[in-house]
Amino acid sequence: MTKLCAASKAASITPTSQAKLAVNWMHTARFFTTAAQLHQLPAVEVPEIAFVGRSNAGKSTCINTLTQQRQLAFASKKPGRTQHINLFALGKQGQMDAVLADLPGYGYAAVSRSDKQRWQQVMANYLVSRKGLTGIVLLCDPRLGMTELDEALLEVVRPRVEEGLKFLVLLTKADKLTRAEQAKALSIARLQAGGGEVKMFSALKRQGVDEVAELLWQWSHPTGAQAGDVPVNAAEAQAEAEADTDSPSKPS
Ligand SMILES: Nc1nc2c(ncn2[C@@H]2O[C@H](COP(=O)(O)OP(=O)(O)OP(=O)(O)O)[C@@H](O)[C@H]2O)c(=O)[nH]1
Ligand SMILES: [Mg+2]
Repeated sequence: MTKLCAASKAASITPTSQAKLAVNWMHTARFFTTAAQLHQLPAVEVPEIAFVGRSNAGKSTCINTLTQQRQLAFASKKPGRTQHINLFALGKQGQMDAVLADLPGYGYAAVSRSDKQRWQQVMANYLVSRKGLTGIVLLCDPRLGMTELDEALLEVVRPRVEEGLKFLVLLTKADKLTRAEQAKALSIARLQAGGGEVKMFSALKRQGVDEVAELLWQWSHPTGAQAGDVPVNAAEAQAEAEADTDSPSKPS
């Protein structure tokens, strides 16, 4: 197909909302690296967003839902499934413009005291000193509410939040609550989060997916989207690929 044809095909695609752009951006996620200790993590030059919360809160499932990938992060009925810090890269192929970090959960009763302490130390070090950390998503099961451990985490990150670190509390498994229960859980968590942003989320019902994707996109692109950064749909991706094929730098 000629460049002209590809361009006219792309031009016929209507402009899409930032939410769509963000959802497609999320879909570019792929495994980047894993580490048991903070010092084993590579330094990254792009914004990093960490998913934290109690064991079984739904962190790994949330990452899989946001990225529309069934098994990118390991999710399990059994608490304590995630035991390493797992990083996932976002951005067009060959480029990385942000990283998602899936962290092991805390508060899992069956873990030995020494393992708990070791992990709390790794976690605190990560939250306090990880360079490039741009945002934190704290996931809570609203049936348990924000627990002492969640509040301890809030305390650890408060100084960084005051310096501009983004922070979102996500109440997961919303499908388990009625509308009235959701409204109540939201208002309680908003009080506990001290004015921080709080949203409901359900992986099962895909509730909150677009909203969260858009927020994470904004956190990672504070100066706004670059037009054409991420193809917004399959047709556009196709048009772009065809235009690339015609580019003079590529062999014909
Ligand atoms: N009903 C419902 N179940 C969910 C939802 N999100 C997660 N779950 C379930 O909750 C359980 C725990 O999910 P994970 O994503 O593994 O939780 P995690 O926070 O990563 O847990 P750790 O890795 O142990 O820290 C699994 O059985 C999931 O299927 C949701 O939105 N709705
Ligand atoms: Mg997990």
